[in-house]
Amino acid sequence: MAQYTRVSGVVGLITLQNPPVNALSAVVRQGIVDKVETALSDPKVKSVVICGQNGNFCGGADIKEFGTKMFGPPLIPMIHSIEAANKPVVAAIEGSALGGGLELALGCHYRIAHSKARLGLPEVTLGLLPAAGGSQRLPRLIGVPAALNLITTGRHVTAAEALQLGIVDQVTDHNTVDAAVKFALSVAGRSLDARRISTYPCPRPSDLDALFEEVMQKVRQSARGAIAPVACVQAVRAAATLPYTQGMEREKELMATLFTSGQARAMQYIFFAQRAVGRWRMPSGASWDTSKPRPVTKAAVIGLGTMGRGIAVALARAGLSVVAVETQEKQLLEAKQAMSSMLERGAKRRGGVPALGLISYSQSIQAAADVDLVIEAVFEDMALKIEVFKQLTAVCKPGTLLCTNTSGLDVDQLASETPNPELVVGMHFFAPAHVMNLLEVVYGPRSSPQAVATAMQLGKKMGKASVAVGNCSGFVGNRMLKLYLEQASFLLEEGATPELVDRALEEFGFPMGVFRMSDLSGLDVGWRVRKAAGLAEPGEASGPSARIRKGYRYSPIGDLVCEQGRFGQKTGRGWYQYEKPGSRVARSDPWMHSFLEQYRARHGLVARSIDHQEVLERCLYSLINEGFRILEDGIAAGPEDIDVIYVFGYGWPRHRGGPMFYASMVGLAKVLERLEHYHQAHPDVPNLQPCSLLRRLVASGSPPVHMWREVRKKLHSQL
Ligand SMILES: CC/C=C\C=C\CC(=O)SCCNC(=O)CCNC(=O)[C@H](O)C(C)(C)COP(=O)(O)OP(=O)(O)OC[C@H]1O[C@@H](n2cnc3c(N)ncnc32)[C@H](O)[C@@H]1OP(=O)(O)O
Repeated sequence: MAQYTRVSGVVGLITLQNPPVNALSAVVRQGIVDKVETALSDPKVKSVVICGQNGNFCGGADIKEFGTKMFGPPLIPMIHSIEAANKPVVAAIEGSALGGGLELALGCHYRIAHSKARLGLPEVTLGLLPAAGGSQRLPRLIGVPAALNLITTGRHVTAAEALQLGIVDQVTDHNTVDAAVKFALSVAGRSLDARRISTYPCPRPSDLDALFEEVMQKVRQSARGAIAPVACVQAVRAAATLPYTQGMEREKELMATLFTSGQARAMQYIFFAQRAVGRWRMPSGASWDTSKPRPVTKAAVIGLGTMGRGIAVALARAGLSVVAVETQEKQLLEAKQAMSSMLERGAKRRGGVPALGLISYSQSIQAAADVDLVIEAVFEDMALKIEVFKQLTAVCKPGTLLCTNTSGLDVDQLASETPNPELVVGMHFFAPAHVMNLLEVVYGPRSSPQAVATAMQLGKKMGKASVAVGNCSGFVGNRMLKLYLEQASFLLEEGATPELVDRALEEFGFPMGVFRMSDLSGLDVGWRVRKAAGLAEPGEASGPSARIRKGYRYSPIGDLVCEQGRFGQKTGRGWYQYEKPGSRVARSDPWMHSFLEQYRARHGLVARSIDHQEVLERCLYSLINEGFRILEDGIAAGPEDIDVIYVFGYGWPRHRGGPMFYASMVGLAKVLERLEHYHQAHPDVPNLQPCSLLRRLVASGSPPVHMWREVRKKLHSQL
């Protein structure tokens, strides 16, 4: 709703009230329409201020209403009537003015913002465009290039940047509503002819066609198949080339296409999934709302390899005091230099001061004596980690949380080696840890809810999508990835090339296909794990048993490539070739093609033609099938957890909503049928056998994603 009062006798003050972000629900829109009418018809009122309750202007249209029947007054005429008013209307912007919230403010005649306010048109991140006039007013106000940047990226700007761009008229450090009322008093009675943005001509850069061509090309490239960014460019082009009314028509047309698209549904699902994962629940019943996190002001990171450095930088950026421990002197010096430049580069990019003073460096684990939480990031070796945890237990103050950044070792085994296993959780960061926005918080059967709550809160403080998951080999992300990688190798055996597989996955929307990605991460990492698991065997054995391990199909291709010293980008050779070690541009490698031919010949394999559809179905459906197994096992509490992990950590295209949501869009029956088909064709690949939860869901009529937890519960109660 919206509240109305009169202040200073002559200013009508309209306050949006819809906690927590004052989203423009039907009731709020109706409230605005009514209160604007009241203010305009009151002869005593000379000007109007619109603000939001609780220091928050407006988070935009109510996303929960999308996809439901529309009630209440529509946004566009509501904003038009404000702009057409014959009394000045001032927006008092505190907190955020986003999407429809900023569009409402652009319909006002003046905008005053608090210095801490954030403004933006993030519709593109929800698969939409600013369709309440935002795509037509913003370019008229700030020019085409700046508007294109804001609308196609959806980025939020600070009040200072908004002032510089000309989006707001004034910025205040004081009470924004008071400042807006004062301003409203000062402009009462002034002509509004020059204040209605829809009447402005859109400034047209001389090289308009070239500009749009260049932007469109860039947007298409980075959109990876998402349609909203392209529609945003088309809408801004309409603003630049058409009169306002026709531009609004074009905006409406483009929005109609987006609004009903599967992509918008997927992206809105991810918006809510990202928030839902914060409401975690452990199988014991402990949950976010009953578990209080401990305060963490000082943390230690043990081991300053690539991961440890990134983690320490992420902690310092979040404002924590960090003790960075590395026992090797040379490594410590290198780390110090690298971390300082990471902090400096970050501060330069984001503005602000690098948090160099928050990090202290030491060669001794004793330095962790007074910290609240430790994250160990030493080499992936259980014996070494156990030793580090032993030393930490002796050194740290009682109650210090001990977290491990292992990506594959058993968190529970590590916990069992400490006297207080309840204080141990996994904090699985993704490389580079100061850049990647995902954290898997891994709890074992003995981890206390408080330890989980603390790690989850710390992840959020570092700006990471943090997902609580159970302990199993590979946790959620890597457990699923294993099957995706496995299928990719099998496809090479059967006739595909790395280029073909990667092209199919990149056209689907991944930033990099599986082989380019592996070259980037380093092929030796997986090889070491396979050797430790007794899978990778040296030498080029031939015959049927060379491709079988523990009774099942196994592809040694990756091991053989590593045996050639081809570890990916870092060695200049991997699945592709690179100009020199460390170069990033992957080029087709004739060596690889003849290696694959020889490999097939040695194993009596006949190459067949493989199309993109088969690549996608085998790689993605096997990964999805494992996702269902993870749900069945209770390692992830719901499909949202898996989808957030994949979108934020594994480059799954956001406009496809994550693997589990994607499965629901494809149709569970189809996924099941294709898995059955491939399992029949490859009976020696047990992972292609559809799991029982998937079968059960199909038998229950393929309910939508939000109902899967119920089906799982029923399945469990019957087991
Ligand atoms: C013809 C025209 C038709 C349509 C036009 C559409 C234009 C639009 O306006 S689309 C919406 C654009 N707005 C956004 O994208 C903003 C989304 N929200 C945010 O970015 C953030 O929530 C925030 C406003 C910056 C606040 O962040 P924070 O303080 O971290 O809180 P959160 O945890 O994110 O959110 C709290 C709570 O509010 C819910 N919520 C947030 N925004 C909306 C919204 N626009 N509609 C509905 N609900 C919203 C969010 O889901 C959280 O709910 P929980 O139940 O607590 O999870």
